[in-house]
Amino acid sequence: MKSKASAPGKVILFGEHFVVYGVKAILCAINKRIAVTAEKIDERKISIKSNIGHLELEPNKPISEINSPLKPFYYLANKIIQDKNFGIKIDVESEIPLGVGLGSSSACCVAGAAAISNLFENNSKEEILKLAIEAEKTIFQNTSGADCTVCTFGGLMEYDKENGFSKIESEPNFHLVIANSNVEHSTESVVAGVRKFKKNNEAEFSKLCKDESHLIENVLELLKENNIRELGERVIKNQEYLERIGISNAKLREMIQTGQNSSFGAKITGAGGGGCIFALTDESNLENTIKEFKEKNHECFSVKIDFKGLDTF
Ligand SMILES: Nc1ncnc2c1ncn2[C@@H]1O[C@H](COP(=O)(O)OP(=O)(O)OP(=O)(O)O)[C@@H](O)[C@H]1O
Ligand SMILES: C[C@@](O)(CCO)CC(=O)[O-]
Repeated sequence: MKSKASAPGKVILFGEHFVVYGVKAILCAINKRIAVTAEKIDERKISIKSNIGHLELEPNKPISEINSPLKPFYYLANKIIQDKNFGIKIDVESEIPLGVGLGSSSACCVAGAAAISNLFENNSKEEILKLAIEAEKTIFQNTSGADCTVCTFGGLMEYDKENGFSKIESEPNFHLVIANSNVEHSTESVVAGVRKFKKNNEAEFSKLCKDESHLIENVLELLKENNIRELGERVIKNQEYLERIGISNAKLREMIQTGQNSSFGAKITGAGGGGCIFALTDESNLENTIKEFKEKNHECFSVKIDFKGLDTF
Protein backbone atom coordinates (compact mmCIF):
# COMPACT_ATOMS: atom_id res chain seq x y z
CA MET A 1 0.00 0.00 0.00
CA LYS A 2 1.32 3.47 -0.99
CA SER A 3 0.45 7.04 -0.05
CA LYS A 4 1.78 10.21 -1.70
CA ALA A 5 1.77 13.89 -0.68
CA SER A 6 3.46 17.06 -1.84
CA ALA A 7 4.01 20.46 -0.21
CA PRO A 8 5.33 23.81 -1.48
CA GLY A 9 8.38 25.78 -0.42
CA LYS A 10 8.08 29.40 0.75
CA VAL A 11 9.62 32.85 0.64
CA ILE A 12 9.50 35.67 3.17
CA LEU A 13 8.19 38.61 1.15
CA PHE A 14 8.57 41.30 3.82
CA GLY A 15 9.64 41.61 7.44
CA GLU A 16 12.50 39.15 7.99
CA HIS A 17 14.70 40.03 11.01
CA PHE A 18 12.31 42.78 12.22
CA VAL A 19 9.85 39.95 12.94
CA VAL A 20 12.25 38.74 15.63
CA TYR A 21 11.53 42.03 17.47
CA GLY A 22 7.74 41.85 17.17
CA VAL A 23 7.11 43.42 13.73
CA LYS A 24 4.70 41.63 11.34
CA ALA A 25 6.17 39.55 8.49
CA ILE A 26 4.51 38.45 5.25
CA LEU A 27 5.26 35.03 3.77
CA CYS A 28 3.97 33.14 0.75
CA ALA A 29 4.05 29.56 -0.49
CA ILE A 30 5.73 29.10 -3.90
CA ASN A 31 5.02 26.69 -6.73
CA LYS A 32 8.15 24.59 -6.22
CA ARG A 33 7.37 21.40 -4.34
CA ILE A 34 8.68 18.42 -2.49
CA ALA A 35 6.82 15.14 -3.03
CA VAL A 36 7.02 12.23 -0.61
CA THR A 37 5.83 8.67 -1.27
CA ALA A 38 5.43 6.30 1.68
CA GLU A 39 4.88 2.57 1.36
CA LYS A 40 4.17 -0.17 3.91
CA ILE A 41 6.71 -3.00 3.68
CA ASP A 42 6.76 -6.42 5.39
CA GLU A 43 10.26 -6.10 6.80
CA ARG A 44 10.35 -4.14 10.07
CA LYS A 45 12.73 -1.35 9.00
CA ILE A 46 12.58 2.33 8.00
CA SER A 47 14.15 3.01 4.63
CA ILE A 48 14.43 6.58 3.24
CA LYS A 49 15.73 7.55 -0.20
CA SER A 50 16.21 11.08 -1.53
CA ASN A 51 18.48 13.00 -3.93
CA ILE A 52 20.59 13.94 -0.87
CA GLY A 53 21.16 10.38 0.38
CA HIS A 54 19.83 7.13 1.72
CA LEU A 55 19.10 6.00 5.28
CA GLU A 56 18.01 2.54 6.39
CA LEU A 57 17.55 1.78 10.08
CA GLU A 58 15.57 -0.39 12.47
CA PRO A 59 12.71 1.35 14.29
CA ASN A 60 12.94 2.68 17.86
CA LYS A 61 16.40 4.25 17.71
CA PRO A 62 16.67 7.39 19.90
CA ILE A 63 16.38 10.41 17.60
CA SER A 64 19.42 12.05 19.28
CA GLU A 65 21.60 9.20 17.96
CA ILE A 66 20.65 9.77 14.33
CA ASN A 67 23.15 11.92 12.52
CA SER A 68 21.51 12.35 9.12
CA PRO A 69 19.60 15.13 7.30
CA LEU A 70 16.92 12.47 6.72
CA LYS A 71 16.20 12.44 10.47
CA PRO A 72 12.79 14.20 10.24
CA PHE A 73 11.49 11.36 8.02
CA TYR A 74 12.83 8.73 10.43
CA TYR A 75 11.10 10.56 13.31
CA LEU A 76 7.76 10.57 11.48
CA ALA A 77 7.93 6.93 10.32
CA ASN A 78 9.06 5.72 13.72
CA LYS A 79 6.25 7.56 15.49
CA ILE A 80 3.64 6.02 13.18
CA ILE A 81 4.80 2.38 13.21
CA GLN A 82 5.75 2.19 16.88
CA ASP A 83 3.75 -0.89 17.92
CA LYS A 84 2.99 -2.17 14.43
CA ASN A 85 4.44 -5.21 12.78
CA PHE A 86 5.78 -3.84 9.51
CA GLY A 87 8.17 -1.25 8.11
CA ILE A 88 7.99 1.87 5.92
CA LYS A 89 9.80 2.81 2.74
CA ILE A 90 9.98 6.53 1.91
CA ASP A 91 10.94 8.20 -1.34
CA VAL A 92 11.59 11.99 -1.55
CA GLU A 93 11.56 14.03 -4.78
CA SER A 94 12.47 17.72 -4.54
CA GLU A 95 12.31 20.79 -6.80
CA ILE A 96 13.49 23.10 -3.99
CA PRO A 97 17.18 23.94 -3.51
CA LEU A 98 18.22 23.12 0.02
CA GLY A 99 19.52 25.46 2.72
CA VAL A 100 18.95 28.81 0.94
CA GLY A 101 15.83 30.07 2.71
CA LEU A 102 13.16 28.55 0.46
CA GLY A 103 11.63 26.27 3.08
CA SER A 104 12.88 22.89 1.80
CA SER A 105 12.91 21.50 5.35
CA SER A 106 9.29 22.50 6.05
CA ALA A 107 8.09 21.19 2.69
CA CYS A 108 9.78 17.86 3.57
CA CYS A 109 8.20 17.74 7.01
CA VAL A 110 4.69 18.65 5.80
CA ALA A 111 4.69 16.28 2.79
CA GLY A 112 6.39 13.58 4.91
CA ALA A 113 3.89 13.90 7.78
CA ALA A 114 0.96 13.64 5.35
CA ALA A 115 2.30 10.76 3.22
CA ILE A 116 3.32 8.67 6.23
CA SER A 117 0.29 9.27 8.45
CA ASN A 118 -2.18 8.84 5.56
CA LEU A 119 -0.96 5.24 5.17
CA PHE A 120 -3.21 4.54 8.16
CA GLU A 121 -5.91 7.19 8.39
CA ASN A 122 -6.76 10.47 6.72
CA ASN A 123 -5.80 13.33 9.01
CA SER A 124 -6.88 16.98 8.87
CA LYS A 125 -4.38 19.63 7.68
CA GLU A 126 -4.23 20.92 11.27
CA GLU A 127 -3.21 17.47 12.58
CA ILE A 128 -0.60 17.07 9.83
CA LEU A 129 0.81 20.54 10.58
CA LYS A 130 1.24 19.58 14.26
CA LEU A 131 3.13 16.44 13.28
CA ALA A 132 5.25 18.34 10.70
CA ILE A 133 6.32 20.94 13.30
CA GLU A 134 7.36 18.11 15.67
CA ALA A 135 9.45 16.62 12.83
CA GLU A 136 11.02 19.99 11.96
CA LYS A 137 12.04 20.39 15.61
CA THR A 138 14.38 17.39 15.17
CA ILE A 139 16.51 19.76 13.04
CA PHE A 140 15.57 23.22 14.44
CA GLN A 141 14.50 23.10 18.05
CA ASN A 142 13.42 26.76 17.94
CA THR A 143 11.32 26.83 14.79
CA SER A 144 8.46 29.33 15.00
CA GLY A 145 6.27 27.02 12.90
CA ALA A 146 5.68 29.79 10.35
CA ASP A 147 7.26 27.90 7.44
CA CYS A 148 5.35 24.66 8.09
CA THR A 149 2.11 26.65 8.44
CA VAL A 150 2.43 28.41 5.07
CA CYS A 151 3.58 25.14 3.38
CA THR A 152 0.46 23.37 4.72
CA PHE A 153 -2.19 25.96 3.87
CA GLY A 154 -0.55 27.70 0.85
CA GLY A 155 -1.17 31.30 -0.23
CA LEU A 156 -0.09 34.37 1.69
CA MET A 157 0.23 34.66 5.42
CA GLU A 158 1.01 37.30 7.98
CA TYR A 159 2.79 36.46 11.19
CA ASP A 160 3.79 38.30 14.30
CA LYS A 161 5.10 36.99 17.56
CA GLU A 162 2.18 38.21 19.65
CA ASN A 163 -0.75 37.19 17.44
CA GLY A 164 0.70 34.23 15.52
CA PHE A 165 -0.34 33.41 11.97
CA SER A 166 -3.25 34.56 9.91
CA LYS A 167 -4.08 33.88 6.28
CA ILE A 168 -4.20 36.85 3.87
CA GLU A 169 -7.11 36.24 1.54
CA SER A 170 -5.77 38.29 -1.44
CA GLU A 171 -4.62 36.50 -4.59
CA PRO A 172 -2.20 38.97 -6.22
CA ASN A 173 -0.93 37.96 -9.63
CA PHE A 174 2.84 38.43 -9.53
CA HIS A 175 5.89 36.38 -10.43
CA LEU A 176 9.02 36.29 -8.30
CA VAL A 177 12.35 35.64 -9.94
CA ILE A 178 14.51 33.96 -7.32
CA ALA A 179 18.28 34.18 -7.68
CA ASN A 180 20.54 32.04 -5.55
CA SER A 181 23.88 33.46 -4.37
CA ASN A 182 25.02 29.90 -3.59
CA VAL A 183 26.66 31.41 -0.51
CA GLU A 184 25.74 29.40 2.56
CA HIS A 185 24.55 31.28 5.60
CA SER A 186 23.91 30.44 9.20
CA THR A 187 20.58 32.00 10.16
CA GLU A 188 21.65 31.89 13.79
CA SER A 189 24.81 33.94 13.26
CA VAL A 190 23.14 36.50 10.96
CA VAL A 191 20.38 36.97 13.58
CA ALA A 192 23.10 37.37 16.27
CA GLY A 193 24.76 40.09 14.10
CA VAL A 194 21.47 42.00 13.95
CA ARG A 195 21.13 41.71 17.74
CA LYS A 196 24.56 43.33 18.05
CA PHE A 197 23.59 46.10 15.61
CA LYS A 198 20.46 46.74 17.71
CA LYS A 199 22.50 46.88 20.94
CA ASN A 200 24.87 49.45 19.45
CA ASN A 201 22.17 51.51 17.67
CA GLU A 202 19.02 51.31 19.83
CA ALA A 203 17.39 54.52 18.57
CA GLU A 204 18.02 53.79 14.90
CA PHE A 205 16.83 50.19 15.25
CA SER A 206 13.65 51.28 16.99
CA LYS A 207 12.95 53.76 14.17
CA LEU A 208 13.61 51.05 11.55
CA CYS A 209 11.10 48.73 13.30
CA LYS A 210 8.48 51.51 13.22
CA ASP A 211 9.20 52.20 9.53
CA GLU A 212 9.01 48.48 8.71
CA SER A 213 5.66 48.14 10.54
CA HIS A 214 4.29 51.07 8.59
CA LEU A 215 5.58 49.58 5.32
CA ILE A 216 3.94 46.21 6.08
CA GLU A 217 0.52 47.83 6.74
CA ASN A 218 0.88 49.58 3.40
CA VAL A 219 1.85 46.30 1.69
CA LEU A 220 -1.29 44.60 3.04
CA GLU A 221 -3.41 47.23 1.29
CA LEU A 222 -1.40 46.97 -1.96
CA LEU A 223 -1.76 43.17 -1.96
CA LYS A 224 -5.55 43.54 -1.81
CA GLU A 225 -5.41 45.95 -4.77
CA ASN A 226 -2.99 43.71 -6.75
CA ASN A 227 -0.88 46.86 -7.19
CA ILE A 228 2.36 45.18 -8.21
CA ARG A 229 4.18 48.31 -9.35
CA GLU A 230 3.78 49.99 -5.94
CA LEU A 231 4.53 46.74 -4.16
CA GLY A 232 7.87 46.85 -6.01
CA GLU A 233 8.61 50.24 -4.44
CA ARG A 234 7.98 48.72 -0.99
CA VAL A 235 10.33 45.83 -1.88
CA ILE A 236 13.08 48.39 -2.64
CA LYS A 237 12.34 50.26 0.60
CA ASN A 238 12.42 47.06 2.65
CA GLN A 239 15.83 46.22 1.14
CA GLU A 240 17.13 49.65 2.26
CA TYR A 241 16.13 48.75 5.84
CA LEU A 242 17.85 45.36 5.52
CA GLU A 243 21.02 47.08 4.24
CA ARG A 244 20.99 49.30 7.34
CA ILE A 245 21.01 46.35 9.75
CA GLY A 246 24.04 44.80 8.05
CA ILE A 247 22.71 41.54 6.59
CA SER A 248 23.67 42.32 2.98
CA ASN A 249 27.04 42.04 1.27
CA ALA A 250 28.69 42.96 -2.05
CA LYS A 251 27.51 39.81 -3.84
CA LEU A 252 23.87 40.23 -2.73
CA ARG A 253 23.96 43.94 -3.58
CA GLU A 254 25.22 43.17 -7.08
CA MET A 255 22.43 40.59 -7.54
CA ILE A 256 19.79 43.03 -6.25
CA GLN A 257 21.07 45.70 -8.64
CA THR A 258 20.82 43.22 -11.52
CA GLY A 259 17.31 42.21 -10.43
CA GLN A 260 16.23 45.82 -10.21
CA ASN A 261 17.24 46.65 -13.82
CA SER A 262 14.02 45.16 -15.23
CA SER A 263 11.79 44.18 -12.30
CA PHE A 264 9.65 46.38 -10.01
CA GLY A 265 11.99 45.79 -7.07
CA ALA A 266 14.38 43.24 -5.58
CA LYS A 267 15.36 42.28 -2.05
CA ILE A 268 16.94 39.62 0.11
CA THR A 269 14.55 36.93 1.30
CA GLY A 270 15.21 35.19 4.63
CA ALA A 271 18.24 35.64 6.83
CA GLY A 272 20.60 37.21 4.29
CA GLY A 273 24.39 37.00 4.50
CA GLY A 274 23.99 34.59 1.55
CA GLY A 275 21.03 32.55 0.36
CA CYS A 276 18.51 34.01 -2.08
CA ILE A 277 17.11 37.30 -3.29
CA PHE A 278 13.90 37.80 -5.25
CA ALA A 279 12.86 40.28 -7.94
CA LEU A 280 9.16 41.20 -8.21
CA THR A 281 7.71 41.07 -11.75
CA ASP A 282 4.55 40.51 -13.71
CA GLU A 283 4.12 39.11 -17.24
CA SER A 284 5.49 42.35 -18.75
CA ASN A 285 9.02 42.16 -17.26
CA LEU A 286 9.41 38.50 -16.23
CA GLU A 287 11.45 37.36 -19.25
CA ASN A 288 13.74 40.41 -19.22
CA THR A 289 14.44 40.02 -15.51
CA ILE A 290 15.44 36.38 -16.01
CA LYS A 291 17.62 37.44 -18.97
CA GLU A 292 19.42 40.08 -16.84
CA PHE A 293 20.29 37.49 -14.17
CA LYS A 294 21.41 34.91 -16.74
CA GLU A 295 23.63 37.44 -18.53
CA LYS A 296 25.45 38.00 -15.23
CA ASN A 297 25.67 34.21 -14.71
CA HIS A 298 23.35 34.16 -11.70
CA GLU A 299 21.39 30.97 -11.12
CA CYS A 300 17.70 31.94 -11.14
CA PHE A 301 14.17 30.60 -11.63
CA SER A 302 10.70 32.10 -11.51
CA VAL A 303 7.91 31.17 -9.12
CA LYS A 304 4.32 32.18 -8.46
CA ILE A 305 2.31 32.03 -5.26
CA ASP A 306 1.07 28.49 -4.58
CA PHE A 307 -2.52 28.70 -3.31
CA LYS A 308 -2.99 24.97 -2.80
CA GLY A 309 -0.55 24.14 0.01
CA LEU A 310 -0.41 20.49 1.03
CA ASP A 311 -1.72 18.10 -1.62
CA THR A 312 -2.36 14.39 -1.05
CA PHE A 313 -2.83 11.61 -3.57
N1 LIG B 1 15.68 16.85 -1.07
C1 LIG B 1 15.68 16.62 0.24
N2 LIG B 1 15.69 15.35 0.70
C2 LIG B 1 15.69 15.11 2.03
N3 LIG B 1 15.71 16.06 2.99
C3 LIG B 1 15.73 17.34 2.59
C4 LIG B 1 15.69 17.69 1.20
N4 LIG B 1 15.68 19.04 1.09
C5 LIG B 1 15.71 19.51 2.38
N5 LIG B 1 15.74 18.50 3.27
C6 LIG B 1 15.77 18.63 4.75
O1 LIG B 1 15.80 20.02 5.05
C7 LIG B 1 17.06 20.39 5.65
C8 LIG B 1 17.51 21.75 5.11
O2 LIG B 1 16.86 22.72 5.87
P1 LIG B 1 17.38 24.24 5.99
O3 LIG B 1 16.49 24.94 6.94
O4 LIG B 1 18.87 24.27 6.16
O5 LIG B 1 17.09 24.83 4.59
P2 LIG B 1 15.75 25.38 4.03
O6 LIG B 1 14.58 24.76 4.73
O7 LIG B 1 15.88 25.14 2.59
O8 LIG B 1 15.87 26.92 4.35
P3 LIG B 1 14.96 27.84 5.36
O9 LIG B 1 14.61 27.01 6.57
O10 LIG B 1 15.90 28.97 5.72
O11 LIG B 1 13.80 28.26 4.55
C9 LIG B 1 18.01 19.26 5.25
O12 LIG B 1 19.07 19.14 6.18
C10 LIG B 1 17.06 18.05 5.31
O13 LIG B 1 16.81 17.66 6.64
C1 LIG C 1 15.91 36.14 9.83
C2 LIG C 1 14.57 35.52 10.22
O1 LIG C 1 13.64 36.59 10.40
C3 LIG C 1 14.02 34.67 9.08
C4 LIG C 1 14.94 33.58 8.60
O2 LIG C 1 14.36 32.87 7.49
C5 LIG C 1 14.76 34.77 11.49
C6 LIG C 1 13.47 34.35 12.18
O3 LIG C 1 12.41 34.92 11.93
O4 LIG C 1 13.56 33.43 13.04
